[in-house]
Amino acid sequence: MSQPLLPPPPASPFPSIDPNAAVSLRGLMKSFGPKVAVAPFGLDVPTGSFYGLVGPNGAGKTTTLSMLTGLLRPDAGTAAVHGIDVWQRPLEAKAALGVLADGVRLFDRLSGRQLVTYSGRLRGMPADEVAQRTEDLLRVMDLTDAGNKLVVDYSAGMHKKISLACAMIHAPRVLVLDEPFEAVDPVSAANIRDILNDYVRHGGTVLVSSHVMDLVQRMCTHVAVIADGQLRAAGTVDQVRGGLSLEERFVDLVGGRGTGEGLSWLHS
Ligand SMILES: Nc1ncnc2c1ncn2[C@@H]1O[C@H](COP(=O)(O)OP(=O)(O)OP(=O)(O)O)[C@@H](O)[C@H]1O
Repeated sequence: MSQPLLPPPPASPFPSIDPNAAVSLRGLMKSFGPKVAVAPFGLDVPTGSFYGLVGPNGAGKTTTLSMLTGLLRPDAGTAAVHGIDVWQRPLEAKAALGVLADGVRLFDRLSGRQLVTYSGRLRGMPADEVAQRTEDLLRVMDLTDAGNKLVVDYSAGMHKKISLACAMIHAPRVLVLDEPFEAVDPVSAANIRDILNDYVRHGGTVLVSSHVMDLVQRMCTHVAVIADGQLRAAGTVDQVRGGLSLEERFVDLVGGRGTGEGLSWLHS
């Protein structure tokens, strides 16, 4: 007589990391005092995807990306890049990552050219290769003429673009970009989009946070929506938007539209 089948073990909400995913998050969480900034969730970013992370102000996007990139230690959970645990094998994981962080200060007493060069040399690249790539990056970011200007004197958009150049100089396998288009002019934004699309076409993976739904809908293959530190939806852009525009779906998922009662005192 055959043995009765045991019932399957309860499915863990956070199975082990997916080594084939470019980014695998498992149960990553962070609180600041009583405030749960990011509640535990799991997410896999497929290799070769252009993945958008969207959510309202204070949703937990920057906190999530900071834990993924080794800038902020999680209270619990795991983040892996191409199967490499970011917190257990940080050097290997960071070699695979290019990061544009939000609100992190640059060495802004360097010129733009020096800063990009410094980023490349810090990654252990040979000087001649760094020099060549620095000029290429300055050109596509439309910063060649400003290359010798100190970063402290850059505008917000120039600041963003030089940070992006620093994130790309070592040709990482995964780019994690927090609000890369914020304050960037439309021509530069279109150039950056072309570069990122090309990068993805050649096997790179981009994980990008943005508030601009239209941009995410046009640019990304996948999207995750977070609100109040919780994952509300994730999948391909078409799956998540389910026939609506991404903006309509986003409002459905996160709520928070005003009641229609305005600031009557503002009307003269
Ligand atoms: N260092 C900190 N100390 C205390 N609270 C923090 C800290 N960093 C973030 N928070 C809180 O955690 C929550 C998530 O913040 P986070 O910056 O991750 O949001 P976000 O989605 O990136 O927002 P935005 O779109 O406005 O940039 C917010 O409530 C924020 O106030």
